Amino acid sequence: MTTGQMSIPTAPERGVAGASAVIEAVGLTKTFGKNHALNGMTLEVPEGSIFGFLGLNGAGKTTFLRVMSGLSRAGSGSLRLLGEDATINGTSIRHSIGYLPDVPAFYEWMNARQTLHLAGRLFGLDGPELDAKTDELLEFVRLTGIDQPIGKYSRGMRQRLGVAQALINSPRLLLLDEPTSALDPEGRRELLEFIGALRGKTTVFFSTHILSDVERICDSVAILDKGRVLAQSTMEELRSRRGQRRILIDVSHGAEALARVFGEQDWAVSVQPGPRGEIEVRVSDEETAQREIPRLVSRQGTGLIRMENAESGLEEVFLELVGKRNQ
Ligand SMILES: Nc1ncnc2c1ncn2[C@@H]1O[C@H](COP(=O)(O)OP(=O)(O)OP(=O)(O)O)[C@@H](O)[C@H]1O
Repeated sequence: MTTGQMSIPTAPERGVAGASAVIEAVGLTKTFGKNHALNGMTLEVPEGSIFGFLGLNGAGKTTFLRVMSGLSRAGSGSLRLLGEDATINGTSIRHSIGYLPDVPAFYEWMNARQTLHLAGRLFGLDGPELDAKTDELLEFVRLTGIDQPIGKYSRGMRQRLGVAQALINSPRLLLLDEPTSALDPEGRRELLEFIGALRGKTTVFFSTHILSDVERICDSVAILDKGRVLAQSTMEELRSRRGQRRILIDVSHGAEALARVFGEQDWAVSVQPGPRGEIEVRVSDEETAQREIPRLVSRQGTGLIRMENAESGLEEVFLELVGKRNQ
């Protein structure tokens, strides 16, 4: 093991065991002038998952969702959606995809029912079939019986209607662009509940910069930074990583050399020396590490100033991966 090594497998290493992939992007690029919005992005999303696409503002999330929805074209690389080449069979594939843009636009004077009817007709639905689908979706997002025009809706109601509209064609893959970011905590909780209720019915791919949303409902997550996927992992893998303990150590001097010694120990998963003599060690066996660390510090002839335990969450993993730690 090397100092500062990450243990989350990256997308190309990982593959998807047991489930077919509904999104397979390889080396995808998209540039705006000199700006590489997608910079060789590679990602594989297993069917049936609720997949969180996590990235800071400007990471390239909307660009990727627009490319998948057919609103924008990638410069190079390949994109397969639902097992088919999206550049060749784009139109037919997109009949099986639902998409909610980051700022959904509606005819403000229409009500929810009229909006869903209009959307349904665009997918060839009509008559009793369309009525039944509309009723089902209004019920699902709790907008049944609300006849006021959309112009009078709260943000939460608009997002719920947006989700319903994106589901009108019973998509196999639902793409949601930052569906919760403009909502208050209650609206967010409610919308996440609807998204969570789709588990097992359709694959949901949603972008967000809100870590707790991902922790709350996702099965898998990819972390995007500057148009590249830095890491992809199931939440199970992340949780087991969170189960790993971090030990924070401050020493009087010689932190670099000590970090190398820690890095050679069996119980050290990763070692991260900081600029001010602090060392963060992620450990697999906390008891042994706690016993061994003071011994190794003293063997190096260094003074131990502080040694404390901390638990690592998705936030640490995320910050570590996008290199924001200590900024
Ligand atoms: N139409 C465009 N013209 C020029 N630059 C663009 C355009 N669309 C996106 N970009 C740039 O591409 C990069 C990625 O933008 P994108 O909107 O995909 O990021 P994002 O992760 O969705 O961010 P946010 O969370 O702020 O929506 C940014 O630097 C953005 O300024």
